[in-house]
Amino acid sequence: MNILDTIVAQKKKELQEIKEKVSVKELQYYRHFSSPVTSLKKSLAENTEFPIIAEFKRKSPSKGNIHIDANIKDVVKGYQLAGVSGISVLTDTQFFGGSNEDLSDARDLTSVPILRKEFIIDPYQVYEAKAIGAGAILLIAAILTKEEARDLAALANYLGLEVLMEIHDMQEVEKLNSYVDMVGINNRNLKTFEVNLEHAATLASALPDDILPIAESGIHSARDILFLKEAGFKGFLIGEYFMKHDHPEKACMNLKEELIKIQV
Ligand SMILES: O=P(O)(O)OC[C@@H](O)[C@@H](O)c1c[nH]c2ccccc12
Repeated sequence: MNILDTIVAQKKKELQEIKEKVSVKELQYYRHFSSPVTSLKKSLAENTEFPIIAEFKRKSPSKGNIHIDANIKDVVKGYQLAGVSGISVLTDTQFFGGSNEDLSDARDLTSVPILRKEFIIDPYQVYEAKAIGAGAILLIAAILTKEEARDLAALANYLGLEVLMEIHDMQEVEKLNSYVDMVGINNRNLKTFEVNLEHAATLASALPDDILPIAESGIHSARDILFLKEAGFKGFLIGEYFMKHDHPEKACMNLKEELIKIQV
């Protein structure tokens, strides 16, 4: 079993338990369920200066502990101040050290669009995303069939959530569907953890024109961003590079300054 299989097996267990505790009907009474969401896609398209989705991630299977005691409120406030287009919050607990409360806390503090970073395999998790305050969800093509991907994306759109579909190779391009708003190319192979920025650059030209392309993972400098921008990417998802600092929000601010400097 690779790590994705292990995570999905764990998700199935968690889903069984949580569905018995909280019904989909109950999720619809959560206070965030009916609060308005701002568009991540629009925010990325309009913010050409810093089209960054900054991630909040305490640990990961590939890196171990990154910033295990990080405080979501401080980091989110700082990311907002740095002018990011979106914030990605890992809600998985066992493998990434996150929680649904992290996302709700973030939502209470900011109106910057929030992406729920989760291994979504069941409609329940889409309702849950809405209930905890997300504006967009991640769908990982590698763990979904074409039909599952379409049904989950359609449900997300119906609930007013945007969809970022993550793909890693050419074959997965065919899992895209008309409900997908943004496509993320993951530079990290989730099965082997290998990271390669050239990977995204090569795939970029094969993407449909009407879906906003985002480069994910392994971005560590303003130069990396420029390289990927030249390859056609319009958004950049950055986690570890920020989170490994004592003050992730400062690292974010510094990257912005560096980016502005090298572009003039
Ligand atoms: O920390 P990095 O290398 O900057 O990567 C961020 C993000 O792309 C990564 O966390 C990620 C991309 N796809 C995922 C799917 C699940 C969990 C995590 C991820």
